[in-house]
Amino acid sequence: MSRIAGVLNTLGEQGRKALIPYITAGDPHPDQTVDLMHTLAAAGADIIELGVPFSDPMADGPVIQLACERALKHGTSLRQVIAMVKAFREKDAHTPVVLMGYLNPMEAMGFEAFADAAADAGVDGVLTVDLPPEEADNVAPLFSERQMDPIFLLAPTTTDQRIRAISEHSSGYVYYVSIKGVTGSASIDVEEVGRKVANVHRITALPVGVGFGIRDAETAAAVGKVSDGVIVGSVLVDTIARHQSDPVRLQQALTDLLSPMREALDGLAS
Ligand SMILES: O=P(O)(O)OC[C@@H](O)[C@@H](O)c1c[nH]c2ccccc12
Repeated sequence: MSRIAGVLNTLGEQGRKALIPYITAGDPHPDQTVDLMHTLAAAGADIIELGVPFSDPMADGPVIQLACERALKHGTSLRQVIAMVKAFREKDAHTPVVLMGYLNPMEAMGFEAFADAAADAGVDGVLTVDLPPEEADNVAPLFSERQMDPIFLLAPTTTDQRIRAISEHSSGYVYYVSIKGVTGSASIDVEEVGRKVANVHRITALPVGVGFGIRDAETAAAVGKVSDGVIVGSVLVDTIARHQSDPVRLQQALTDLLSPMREALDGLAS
């Protein structure tokens, strides 16, 4: 069983929901990413989604676009991101790490070389934003063969047939995108998300994580109630931007955001 499946299984047995924070690797500076990952884990992250910075992040709103710019300004490369995971693993053998990225940098490195290096570093899952499931046949097995879970996005507009096809290429969990739009968008319709996730649950036995538009503990709990976990990105990345000159305050600010989410999610279990 993969580290991701192990964590999600245990949570499931406990009736608990996964908290999956996202940060962009190399933001605000490559030297800080490993520490920030440890901060996220200490604040209650079950899985960490680590973004590979990219110059043209089509699915991202302004907050994460700027994070990519900050990371790229300091020269953060895919190889460096993989090295960050390796460094993180030296002190944390438990918390799964999902690399989130656009295809271009992986393709430039070579999918096979990327898969080798990522697996060697201790990456547990790979979320390829712009890999159409039709083309997943060529790429997803490279990850699966190395015990990394291929993770794909389901949108509100994804048809049942496509949900089925995508799920067949997936392991670990599937990522339901709560809204039509980019990361960091405003309010989500929790009732609608609940209906959609219930439908996904009918089609696949995989856990369903929900992301996009979750900014506070109340929303995290409401979405957690109708899913298996929540992914939280822009509100954290925004906090990183605001405290980029003060690493100590930054760690505290991230903890202050995540801890109430952890508590609210765990409050659902009792
Ligand atoms: O930022 P939000 O609205 O909290 O959503 C999570 C999201 O940031 C993270 O999962 C993510 C960052 N970039 C992405 C690109 C596509 C899909 C997902 C992502």
